[in-house]
Amino acid sequence: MTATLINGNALSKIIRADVAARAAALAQQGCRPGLAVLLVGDDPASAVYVRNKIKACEEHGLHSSCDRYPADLSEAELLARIDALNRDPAIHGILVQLPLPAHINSHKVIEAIAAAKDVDGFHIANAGALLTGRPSFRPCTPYGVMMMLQAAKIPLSGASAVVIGRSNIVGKPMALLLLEAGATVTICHSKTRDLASYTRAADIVVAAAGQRNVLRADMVKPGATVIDVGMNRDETGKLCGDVDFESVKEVAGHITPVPGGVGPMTITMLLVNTLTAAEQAYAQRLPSHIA
Ligand SMILES: Nc1nc(=O)c2c([nH]1)NC[C@@H]1CN(c3ccc(C(=O)N[C@@H](CCC(=O)O)C(=O)O)cc3)C=[N+]21
Repeated sequence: MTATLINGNALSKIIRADVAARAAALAQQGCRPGLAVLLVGDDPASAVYVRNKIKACEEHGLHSSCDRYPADLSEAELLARIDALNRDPAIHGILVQLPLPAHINSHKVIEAIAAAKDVDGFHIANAGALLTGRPSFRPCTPYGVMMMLQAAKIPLSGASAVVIGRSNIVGKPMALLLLEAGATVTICHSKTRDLASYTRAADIVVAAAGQRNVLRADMVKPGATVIDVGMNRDETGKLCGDVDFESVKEVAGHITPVPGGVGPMTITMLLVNTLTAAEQAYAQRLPSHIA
């Protein structure tokens, strides 16, 4: 058996065309959607992701700004910049690229972002809204995964889903979104005993452990849907996910590739969230739009 590929680039193209149309309609009314990205330090992977985000904004009619700061930027300086962006009427979304250097408290930084501009969906107010079933901004990676499952027409209600990974950014919100869709969800992680006993019983496995080959063919139920959130490098420096793609694709019913799977969808949903933030700001005629 060979799995059907769920292509994140192709799905992104469709959703991004809609984003561009919405951005153009809003711009026509005098409101250009704007995203501010803050990058601290010189992690090369972060630089690539940030560049991709800025490029995607430019290509779809969103205004963007990118501040790059040295790794020794103080927490106070970062908080001051966020405060200014919170009050900047041209900015509807604020993204602080993670991870931050160790001397900066990332929780404090995320909580400093105005919830209405938290297009990452990481702020406690947005995380709490998701937990209590009134989601506002959904975290971009799990949101993108949900769009891929929907596009591939994977039944979720009553399905058994396993999420590998318990991060605030992916694992936990992923589990909540699957739960919201009616799946029976199990969260596995680095302390889980006998991971395979969970994954083998699952209709859907989302691998977000940040570890290569965390999911191998003998751990997958034939016909299951396998979503790979991983972004790792192999011995030769080639980008690869958390899933042993070559073997798992012979067992799974659907599978996402790396690259070209969840990564581009993450950026797509960031554009969607930024558009939504701008539309909501415009609808509420915040002071910036009254003029
Ligand atoms: N505040 C914050 N928000 C994030 O959304 C966020 C973050 N911090 N920190 C890091 C992770 C990672 N992330 C990715 C986005 C796009 C690709 C992406 O475009 N991947 C391409 C390949 C990129 C390449 O060639 O390296 C692909 O999978 O096809 C990957 C990873 C967003 N993150």
